[in-house]
Amino acid sequence: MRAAMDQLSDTPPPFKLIERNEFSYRKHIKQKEKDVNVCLCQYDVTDPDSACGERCLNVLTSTECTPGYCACDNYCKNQKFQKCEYAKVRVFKTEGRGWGLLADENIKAGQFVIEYCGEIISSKEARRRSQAYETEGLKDAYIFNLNSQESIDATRKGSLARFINHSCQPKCETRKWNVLGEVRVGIFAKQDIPAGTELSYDYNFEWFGGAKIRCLCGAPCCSGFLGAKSRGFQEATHLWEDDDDRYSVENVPLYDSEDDEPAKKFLQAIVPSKDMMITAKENKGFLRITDGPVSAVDTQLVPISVEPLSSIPMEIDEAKSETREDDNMYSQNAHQSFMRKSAMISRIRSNSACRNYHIESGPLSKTLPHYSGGKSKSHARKEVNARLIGEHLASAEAREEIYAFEETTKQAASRLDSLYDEIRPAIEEHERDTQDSVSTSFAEKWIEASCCKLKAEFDLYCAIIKNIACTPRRARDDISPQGEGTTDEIKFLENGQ
Ligand SMILES: C[S@@+](CC[C@H](N)C(=O)[O-])C[C@H]1O[C@@H](n2cnc3c(N)ncnc32)[C@H](O)[C@@H]1O
Repeated sequence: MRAAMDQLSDTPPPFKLIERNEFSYRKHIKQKEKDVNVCLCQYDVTDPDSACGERCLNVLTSTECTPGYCACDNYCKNQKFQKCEYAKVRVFKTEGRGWGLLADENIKAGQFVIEYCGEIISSKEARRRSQAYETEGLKDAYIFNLNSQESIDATRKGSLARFINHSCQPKCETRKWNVLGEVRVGIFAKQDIPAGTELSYDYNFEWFGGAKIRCLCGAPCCSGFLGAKSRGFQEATHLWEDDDDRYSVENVPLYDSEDDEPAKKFLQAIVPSKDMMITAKENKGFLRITDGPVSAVDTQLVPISVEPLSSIPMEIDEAKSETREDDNMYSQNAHQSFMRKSAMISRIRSNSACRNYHIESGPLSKTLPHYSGGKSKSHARKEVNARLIGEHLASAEAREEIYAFEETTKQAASRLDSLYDEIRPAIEEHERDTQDSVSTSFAEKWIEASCCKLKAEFDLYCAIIKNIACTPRRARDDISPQGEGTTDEIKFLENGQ
């Protein structure tokens, strides 16, 4: 029924387009001078990044510079929320998932795409409204949990970010920024996004949905429901069921294996029909607001134009672990550990004040490499067998050096593991309870231990490379039997490369 009705309508249900959060139950915070964070950037004409680029202290702490308090003045690049520096996007019609949002230009990894704007309401009011909307029969939910006390409701008033659908394998992620004393939510690209691609983020931690909704994102790793890990989901007690695929149990496809994944079906479903496209020029004021719950219209109105869309690139995970013969010389547990820790750091990053520290290198990076051919590969983290390499070196001193660094690396890894065990209860509690209860001190400990591990690994690899380059090999007969094998390390040593 819902799907059929969606097909008949060529504009989304009315809402008021806003580019600033609206505060109905409390006043907007007025930033006091003592609370202004002043960065140390000085604009240097030869280095555009000097004006509050990635190295800016405020950027590093997810805080926008306050106009009048930044030495870079008009050159300051760290006022993206305040200046609404959005990427070009447009609304389009999906089949089965209502309306969605497309990139209307190429978007770079890390780029600010758009702010999730709406009405700032208390959590209590969010619960009340969520039930009221459901009673009204509104099935699309637009309430975003800002923290344990407040939510953003984009149901009646919101930015175009309200059209971004959920995906379990999303192109974007949400980040909270401190802007002039208020917390604001931005949608940021997790990877390069070509024009024409549907934008998506993972609703899991911010979802305030009412009924349980079947997820139709089509990702191989799909969790089955929208926001399955969120508080709203835990509280939801029912599945909406009618003729809409999303709410109907019978229509939910079941997959026995990864081969049954709905990639092809999803591709068909996602491509909107020719006459269902809406173009939003410059991502501003694209919709006519009709008589609805909110009557005042203060947005710029532009005509809705209809455009054909030949194809929408979409993300299909073709990642299959590439198993090579020589893979067994590396630790196979490392991949699991990598995924577990990546999820961990991802949560800390997205839910605590420290979420935007850029810990991207090494085993903790949650971003899989992106290849120009558009395919992401699933990479098992490979650990070098230092002991085996040491066995092949003639110098006892070289061997000892490598073994010492290997020991330090093990200790750093074990410290990180025990920290993980220490943090896990807090995370589990956090998932059941509020969105922002992971303390900064936990996050800091985690970051520190991660850095120690990275440094230990770096030192170990340096020692290995140095000793391989400068130390003669041992005669084959001197090498203990367990040191023998056909691993890459041995080939590497034998070829003297
Ligand atoms: C914030 S709105 C997104 C825009 C919405 N599609 C629309 O038409 O306005 C969230 C709603 O979109 C739908 N939705 C988003 N992602 C979905 C998905 N992966 N599978 C099924 N429905 C989805 C659900 O109805 C959800 O309540």
